[in-house]
Amino acid sequence: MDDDVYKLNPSYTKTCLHSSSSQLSFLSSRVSRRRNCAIRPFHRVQPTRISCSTAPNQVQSPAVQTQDPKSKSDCYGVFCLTYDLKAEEETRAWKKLINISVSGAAGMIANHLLFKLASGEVFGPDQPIALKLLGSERSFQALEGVAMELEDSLFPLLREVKIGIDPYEVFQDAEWALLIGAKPRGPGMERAGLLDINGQIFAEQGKALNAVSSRNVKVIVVGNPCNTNALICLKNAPNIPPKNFHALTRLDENRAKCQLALKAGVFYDKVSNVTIWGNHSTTQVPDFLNARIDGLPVTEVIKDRKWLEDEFTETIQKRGGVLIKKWGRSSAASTSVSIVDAIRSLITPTPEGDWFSTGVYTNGNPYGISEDLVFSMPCRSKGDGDYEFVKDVIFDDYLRQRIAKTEAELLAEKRCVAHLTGEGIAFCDLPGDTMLPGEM
Ligand SMILES: NC(=O)c1ccc[n+]([C@@H]2O[C@H](COP(=O)([O-])OP(=O)(O)OC[C@H]3O[C@@H](n4cnc5c(N)ncnc54)[C@H](O)[C@@H]3O)[C@@H](O)[C@H]2O)c1
Repeated sequence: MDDDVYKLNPSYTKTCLHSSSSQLSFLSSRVSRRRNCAIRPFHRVQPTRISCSTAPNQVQSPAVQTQDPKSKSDCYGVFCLTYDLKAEEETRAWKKLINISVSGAAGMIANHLLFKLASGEVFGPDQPIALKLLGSERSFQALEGVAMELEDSLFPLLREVKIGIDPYEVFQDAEWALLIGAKPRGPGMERAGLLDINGQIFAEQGKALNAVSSRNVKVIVVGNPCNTNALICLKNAPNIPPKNFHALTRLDENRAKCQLALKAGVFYDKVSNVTIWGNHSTTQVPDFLNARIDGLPVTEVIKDRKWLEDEFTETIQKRGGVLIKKWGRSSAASTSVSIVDAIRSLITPTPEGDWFSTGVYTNGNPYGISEDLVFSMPCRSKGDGDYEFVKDVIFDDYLRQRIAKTEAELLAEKRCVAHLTGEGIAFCDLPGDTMLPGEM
């Protein structure tokens, strides 16, 4: 049998669906580790809720009710039921179910993202998925609300939903971990305080990924400050290749493409090769030197260098803050779109000659950027989930100076979280203007 494709065969029998099973995952190797439970015929199964724990044939009470937060990571509601194959599906080839864990799943960004994932927009119309949703103790009720909305959406590709507040349970076998949940900076909180409070979340989640996720899990850190959170996470997950960790800077890239298109008077599909260098903060560097419009260098199309250096750069750096002022909340829909873009950039081959930006581990980078940071850089992918650095980029003094500034900021952030990366005692000497794009 093909490794990636499982052909459902009606002659199989299946175990009941308690924890994370579906007919698809039943066929995967994970099933052998599941608890004993009643054997059911494989197809035409009546949707009866079966418990697999101590009393195999007991019918459980309805699942759509507030769960005891102590047993937080069981399958949710309708997703605990057997999936009843239709006749035409029995011989159909399906891809193997993939496990996607999402933290901050009751938050605003996730509220857009989860429905894109479940619809097939991200991984394709023939890719069944399992969603494992991590919330905080406070957001658990809201998390149940999210799961109820997923139930009510009747997505054919969504085969499992689990909700929970323990990352060791929710990250089990994760092949993608989308780490969105983080605490916002409270009134009067220093940036060092934010780094510490969120860093602790990402240290714990790194440990959990290290313990229970797939060894090849791809991690995209969205929660801010996302570069340093990603660094903390990877340092706490020594069994997972550091290369697998990303900090989301794709929203900044998308914003830069839009502003360049606007200035040049072209639609944004004409803009390519845009790099965001460095930190997802107001020191980030949207690179107009290497960017192209309709295949031409941006500097040949937009001849106003002062606009590029000052207005364009600052617009991208502060776009998040301006949006908060207008909206009264931070960008959620466009962030979720950019997470989709970031995933799709890793699972589809990068178009010839183009590249994308992502915050990744700097070791081995060809640009002379300090090692051991998570820094946004230009990358290409063959579509296998991996990426490589782009080699043919050019630098001038302006770009070098700007990159040095954002690099200095990330080095300072790293010193400030040394207690969370296993590198000794933290020392915070953060530069003054290190606001996140979403902060005012
Ligand atoms: N990288 C980017 O481009 C980018 C863009 C926009 C927002 N962000 C960041 O994304 C994060 C989330 O934004 P949002 O608008 O969805 O916020 P939100 O406040 O709507 O949602 C965050 C959710 O995370 C939960 N949470 C808190 N701590 C958690 C933990 N330890 N484990 C699991 N869940 C936890 C909260 O209960 C809340 O439900 C913020 O840090 C924001 O600054 C990043």
